[in-house]
Amino acid sequence: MKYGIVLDAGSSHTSVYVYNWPAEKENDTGVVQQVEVCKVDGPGISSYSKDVEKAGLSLQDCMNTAKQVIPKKEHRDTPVYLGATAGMRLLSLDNNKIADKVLLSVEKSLRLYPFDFQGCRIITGQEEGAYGWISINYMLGNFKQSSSWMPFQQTSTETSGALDLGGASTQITFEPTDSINESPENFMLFRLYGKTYNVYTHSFLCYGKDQALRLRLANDVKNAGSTNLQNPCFNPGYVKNMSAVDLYGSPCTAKYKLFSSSFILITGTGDYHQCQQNLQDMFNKTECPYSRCSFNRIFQPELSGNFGAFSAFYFVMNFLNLTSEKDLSKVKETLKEFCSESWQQVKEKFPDIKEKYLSEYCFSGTYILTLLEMGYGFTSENWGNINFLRKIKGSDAAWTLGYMLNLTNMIPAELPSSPPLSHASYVGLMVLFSFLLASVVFIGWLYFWKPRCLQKGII
Ligand SMILES: O=P(O)(O)OP(=O)(O)OP(=O)(O)OC[C@H]1O[C@@H](n2cnc3c(O)ncnc32)[C@H](O)[C@@H]1O
Repeated sequence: MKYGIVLDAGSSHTSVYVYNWPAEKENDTGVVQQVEVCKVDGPGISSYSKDVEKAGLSLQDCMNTAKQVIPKKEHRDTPVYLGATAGMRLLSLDNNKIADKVLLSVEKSLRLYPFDFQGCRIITGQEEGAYGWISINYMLGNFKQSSSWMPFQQTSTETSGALDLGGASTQITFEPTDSINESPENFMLFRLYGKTYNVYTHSFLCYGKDQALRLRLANDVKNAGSTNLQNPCFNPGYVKNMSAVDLYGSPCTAKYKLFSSSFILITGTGDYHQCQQNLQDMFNKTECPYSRCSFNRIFQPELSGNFGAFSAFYFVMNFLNLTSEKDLSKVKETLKEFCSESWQQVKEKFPDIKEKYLSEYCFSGTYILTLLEMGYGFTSENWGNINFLRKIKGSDAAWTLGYMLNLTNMIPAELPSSPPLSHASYVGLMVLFSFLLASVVFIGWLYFWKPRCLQKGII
């Protein structure tokens, strides 16, 4: 077995994924399996900007877990990759030098392990989208290995789109059916197993669920001209004092800071319709420099095919028991009901759920619906094409697998040159031909030689 480690350094936390695969089948589809995922306790590495040494130290426990999971003799040949996503993208926008220091601290720590360290970097939003798409289609077995010597074998399998909602960014990636490409920066061309894929992808920075909430609240404070907010996206009775540092301490919201007040008081009113109306303002649909757009002047081709929706799309819809609800109006009814429940009731019903998540499910669920409907243009007709999923065949749906497959060259551009026959068919044919040859020789012997002997015997 071969092993690989990928660290997903997200905005809210870091996850360490350990994958393995049989060495001799490296280029086959679907052979890579996730054997371990360890969530690092504490926030994402971007939160250590004031104490950069701690960013590296925070990974210790999970890296030790990886050391235990992977057999010792494989350690030296196991590559380790770290990809940082939107949290670090925001930090580098804010202060590039600090972002570099955080990455250096992480690199220093990772080099202490007996693995083959391959680098730490901030991946682009486009890469995050594209690797998520590769991951889920690889796991679903959609990159069919077809062989040209079998003309009747199906060569094209439809791919699934990928919807990823993080804390700080969100990605949409799919293979459009129409070939309209008005915005080349939104397209990536892949040649995988002998087939070309022209994939549309876009990553919206600040539209992950944590940053979107800050963006909404910062706008609300600005519009209300007050730091005392009545908010329909929180359950009635919910009250929170949010620090201004937390609200405005990101490049997504910094420009909205108006007041010198150090706290913002939020009081929930729990009204799904008002919440949705409020969130709609975040999606600018009025200006579009292309023939069609999602929002904020971003090109998006017509939606096509099925979509796998993972990360926070799954966490939130799973909590609301809506992952298999194909009727959009029922989804809305459930959300409406949940938002109107009093905070006291919600807390009593779900005593084991982290208060931070619980208090935000009304906002998060409504945000997901608004993003999918208003933002990307899903409707009640194609809502059923979205599959909210966490794992596929035992592996987490995440961009990490696609990243590793790409960096280890495990998805060949062309089909591996396979012999036209499998080993078993080859042996079978050899046996058959040997038998035929023996029969011909035997018949020849009977015809040319034995009859004469027999004739002699008769005389
Ligand atoms: O790509 P970026 O934006 O950096 O995102 P991330 O790496 O932080 O994104 P994750 O997929 O780890 O998490 C997505 C969000 O889901 C949140 N989350 C994780 N588990 C959750 C749960 O059980 N219920 C609700 N939210 C959850 C988490 O705090 C993030 O805001």
